Amino acid sequence: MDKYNEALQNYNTNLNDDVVKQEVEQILRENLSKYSNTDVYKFLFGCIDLTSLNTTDTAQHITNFTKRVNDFENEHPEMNNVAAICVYPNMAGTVRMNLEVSDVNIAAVSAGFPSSQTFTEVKVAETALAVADGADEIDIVINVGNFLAEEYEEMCDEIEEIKHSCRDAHLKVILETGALKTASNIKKASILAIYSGADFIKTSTGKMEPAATLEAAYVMCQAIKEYYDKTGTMIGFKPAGGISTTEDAVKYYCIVAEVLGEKWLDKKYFRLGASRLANNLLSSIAGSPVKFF
Ligand SMILES: O=C[C@H](O)COP(=O)(O)O
Repeated sequence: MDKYNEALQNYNTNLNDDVVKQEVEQILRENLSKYSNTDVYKFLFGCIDLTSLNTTDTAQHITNFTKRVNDFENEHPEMNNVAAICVYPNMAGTVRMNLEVSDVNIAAVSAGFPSSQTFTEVKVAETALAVADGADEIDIVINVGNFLAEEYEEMCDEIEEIKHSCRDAHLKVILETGALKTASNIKKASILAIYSGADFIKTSTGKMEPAATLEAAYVMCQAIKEYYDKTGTMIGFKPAGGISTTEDAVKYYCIVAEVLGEKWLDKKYFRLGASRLANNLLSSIAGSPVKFF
């Protein structure tokens, strides 16, 4: 048996989707109200990977996008900035050239994002180029086809190769949970991604429906927790895709807080990947509509 199948044997991957749904409902029912406040909204804003992943993106657009992040510090000195700017890999250099604030990272999607359907050599080279251009973080998608065909070794070996080309950049591995469909699959893919070298596991690309769900988040957080209990290593969690309202963001916070606990409530271990959330959080904080980005 290869090391990945061996790792799977050590985790409970036999999950019931209805039970997961009920457990999520219970967590939200019992805890959500205590997290719906301005302190949490501010924290969540500081965990955003502010995303621009459009077919129409240009260097000029990404330059302007980056300048707004620079401006944020001057205009809102009372708040933490977003955690990172997330762009296509060919735009990492543009962000690097224009970013003037030190505590905002550059994240690049890579490795044939969002389908992951290209040659491993291309994935490795794309990642190395993005890192050379200044990416601090790399977001890749698992080979979903390999996963669903139970070709775990192929899927995991490829992630390990890509991890190697990240050098010091952090690797976020996207499961594309909407394509995996069941809680059992999501748990298995989480464990496999973690054992292949993921620093973070991320729900979705934002390029397919369904995108992030609270059930997927719950299962992924359980996988992270079980891995931590066995090894003492903290893996980060990034829900992403379709998260646009303050209410949604707080629900993900609630799942992380209740399943993983306070240690994960830090941008080092918790991110929200979002292209439309930032202004809505700022509006909730201000108590009136804000359009900053
Ligand atoms: O990685 C981040 C996602 O692509 C963002 O998805 P979204 O545009 O639905 O917020």
